[in-house]
Amino acid sequence: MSEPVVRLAGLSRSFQQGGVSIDVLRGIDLEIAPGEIVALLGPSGSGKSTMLQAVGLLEGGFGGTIEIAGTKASALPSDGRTRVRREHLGFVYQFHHLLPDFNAEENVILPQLVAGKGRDEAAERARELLTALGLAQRLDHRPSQLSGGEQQRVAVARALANRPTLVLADEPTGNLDEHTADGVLEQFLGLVRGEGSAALVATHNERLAAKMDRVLRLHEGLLE
Ligand SMILES: Nc1ncnc2c1ncn2[C@@H]1O[C@H](COP(=O)(O)OP(=O)(O)OP(=O)(O)O)[C@@H](O)[C@H]1O
Repeated sequence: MSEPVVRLAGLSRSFQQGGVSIDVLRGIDLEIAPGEIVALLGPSGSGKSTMLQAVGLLEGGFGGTIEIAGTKASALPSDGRTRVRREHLGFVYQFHHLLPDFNAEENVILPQLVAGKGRDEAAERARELLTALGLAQRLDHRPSQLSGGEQQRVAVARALANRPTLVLADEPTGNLDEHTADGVLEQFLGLVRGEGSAALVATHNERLAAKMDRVLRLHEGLLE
């Protein structure tokens, strides 16, 4: 079998609150296979975002080991983690975090330029993704000129622009009404599958989770 895109061993995280230590993650073991789409379910406060932050190499303070695409990222200094993040990971958040002064196409081009791609190639890739997401007529719209569902679609295109090995999505449709959320999630999953990326998607929503390849449940700091 090919190497997992994520391998967690004994992942733990505690926070100090008012002199009390709260153990949010208590030794999580997990492997995600290439191309696998995994839902991370759990009630509010169960630690889903904390777990995505660990896998996304966005913060320190975690115990255990985090491997991304065969690299033991948790053992790397900050610049090494940044490199792994840029090479392998894409992010979608509940709120789109698009750059307000740039249009849809430019928002998808920019991370590719940061990754060293040429402008023409990056623009072609941006148009390909935005067209696949039904936004061919919205390329030159700024985020404020787009609906919530359209903003999230641009955020999906941005996350996939550099062909990540793994997409991390934290409540990617949590800010949308049910009908729009369903549409955006279907497109997101279709595109991720088509691209062959793996995904780890945190959600409260059982119905959306059921559309994914595997469902993990976070309960009292462990996966059920
Ligand atoms: N920086 C922090 N300092 C202190 N406590 C924190 C910090 N970040 C998270 N926590 C605590 O860790 C627990 C898990 O939070 P987390 O945001 O990971 O949960 P979640 O499952 O993503 O919740 P939600 O679905 O509401 O986003 C919460 O009790 C939260 O208060």
